[in-house]
Amino acid sequence: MQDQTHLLIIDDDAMIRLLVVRALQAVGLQSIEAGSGEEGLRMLAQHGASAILLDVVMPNGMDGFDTCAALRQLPDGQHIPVLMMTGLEDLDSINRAFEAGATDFITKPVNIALLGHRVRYMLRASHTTRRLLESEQRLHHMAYFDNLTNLPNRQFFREHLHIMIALAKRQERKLAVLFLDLDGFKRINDTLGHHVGDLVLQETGKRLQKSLRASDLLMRPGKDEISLARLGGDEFTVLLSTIERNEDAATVAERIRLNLMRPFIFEDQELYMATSIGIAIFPDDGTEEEALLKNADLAMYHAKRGGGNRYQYFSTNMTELALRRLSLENNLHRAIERNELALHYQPILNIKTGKFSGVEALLRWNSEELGCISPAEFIPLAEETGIIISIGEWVLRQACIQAVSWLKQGISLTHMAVNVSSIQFLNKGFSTLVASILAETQLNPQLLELELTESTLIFDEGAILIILQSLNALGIKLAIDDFGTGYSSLSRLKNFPINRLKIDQSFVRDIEEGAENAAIVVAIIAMAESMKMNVTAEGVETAAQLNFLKDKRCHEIQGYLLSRPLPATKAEIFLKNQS
Ligand SMILES: Nc1nc2c(ncn2[C@@H]2O[C@H](COP(=O)(O)O[C@H]3[C@@H](O)[C@H](n4cnc5c(=O)[nH]c(N)nc54)O[C@@H]3COP(=O)(O)O)[C@@H](O)[C@H]2O)c(=O)[nH]1
Repeated sequence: MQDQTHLLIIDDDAMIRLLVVRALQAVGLQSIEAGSGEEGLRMLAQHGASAILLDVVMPNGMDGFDTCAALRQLPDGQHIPVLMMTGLEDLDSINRAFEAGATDFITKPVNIALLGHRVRYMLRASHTTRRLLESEQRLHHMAYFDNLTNLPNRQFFREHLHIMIALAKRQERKLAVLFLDLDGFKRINDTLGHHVGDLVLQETGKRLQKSLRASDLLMRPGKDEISLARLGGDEFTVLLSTIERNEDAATVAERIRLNLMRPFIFEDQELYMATSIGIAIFPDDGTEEEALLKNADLAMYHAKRGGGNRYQYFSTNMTELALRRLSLENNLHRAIERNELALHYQPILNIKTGKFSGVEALLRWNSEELGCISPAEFIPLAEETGIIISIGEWVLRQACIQAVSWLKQGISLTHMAVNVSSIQFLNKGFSTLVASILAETQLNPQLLELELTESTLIFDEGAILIILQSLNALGIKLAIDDFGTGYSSLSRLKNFPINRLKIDQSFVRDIEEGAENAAIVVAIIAMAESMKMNVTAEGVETAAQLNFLKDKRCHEIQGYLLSRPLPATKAEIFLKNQS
């Protein structure tokens, strides 16, 4: 139905219609006419109307009350002003007119001279009301919907969850909250820009809607049973309000996970996404919306820490782990200023020369409050919180200072290897920072080797190559750490200025056990040779492993068999003694 400027007059008396048409014309208003309620409804559907003048008593068919009630049911019929013309002056008829949805009424015989002005006034009032209504709807949309995806927002979700929990309590039913977070989304934003990030979020919203439509099969159908929201950033939530069993939530989570794994194609670029999903169930994991959301979020965090691209149910021990994490985070922020960080150095043996000429710097944290914390625990936390940027800078500076000090003491060092987190590597200005630390410490760049993990290199090839080339231009060396555990393709590696592959200790550990791991190690050594790269085996713990690696002409060896990572003073003695 279109919103028209003309009025619709519905009256079975042709003479009255004529009089009304004239009266309206006199004040500049056009109108169309219908002789019955039924005809009026048809004309309204066809031509629309800005207002309706409706007779009440029409004996041959629908009367004015029924017509008014029927037009209020039409899609756009709710807001059209309806002026009822009635000869019935009793209170009951007036009440019935308003109950049927009339805006105003006048009694017959109609005062023709005043009618035009009355209608004009009604139109003005209705226009004002409509504009108020529209701006109220706009405000409501802004307050409850997300602009980018047009999905309900956090506020909407929380209020809806509150209502659905109350309902579930009354009906003694279960419900599930799924908390989703895209894996590696920040990297997409950082490397491909916010425009691509926005497209990913919009497409994610659409795929989630599709995944949930498909899961109607699982639910008893009904409009309130599944709802979806974008909480902000790359976080989405799903509410399944009628699950029968806890496992039903996993079925939906798995469907979502698979759907989001299909490639995203934007502007000729193929992107692969993954998502981590946390699940909290009412009433088992919380009986209030805050608790359910928090616990689903915690479960999501665990799914992410477990490697991502998976779903995870909430369990109570997660709360203790979250408290530990909070305490670690608070302490980690002040670890540098409190002087709690130190570097240990693990000597690396060059098989050809038989000398320990390289070392790998490994970070240690001895917290005054929490004791010694393993880097395997605090490095991921430092990465998530961004603290790794300042810690990484500290590590790099300390390692360079130490290398210069040892060189001055006559220790022949071929390389000082330093681990670089992907967050640090992708942080703007990383190569400038490296250059300034080299200048400040006066370390020969050829002696610095940065160790990057394969996962750092899987993102936008162009952007990664630019950073690698600028580091390479400084004269420093680049190594791939934990090689064999990631997904970097050989064709990619060929394009990167990489000097060394470090075989992950998991392959070395199992050399003796399985022919498969031995074959992988041999293949990596051969590959490194053909690509003119050095190769170091990590985690060597037994003489058999050492002999195998020597036999296969691995260039360098590192592991507990030769030396554990040592504090600087001990590493110094170790290196001096063998020189
Ligand atoms: N971004 C940064 N990451 C860092 C830094 N310092 C350490 N790390 C990373 O933390 C992870 C754990 O490190 P750590 O506990 O120090 O373990 C290293 C070695 O101590 C250990 N290792 C060495 N030899 C052996 C062995 O024979 N057996 C055995 N079981 N373990 C051994 O392996 C770890 C070697 O790490 P890497 O060579 O880097 O893979 C680890 O991922 C570190 O990278 C830092 O300053 N920045």
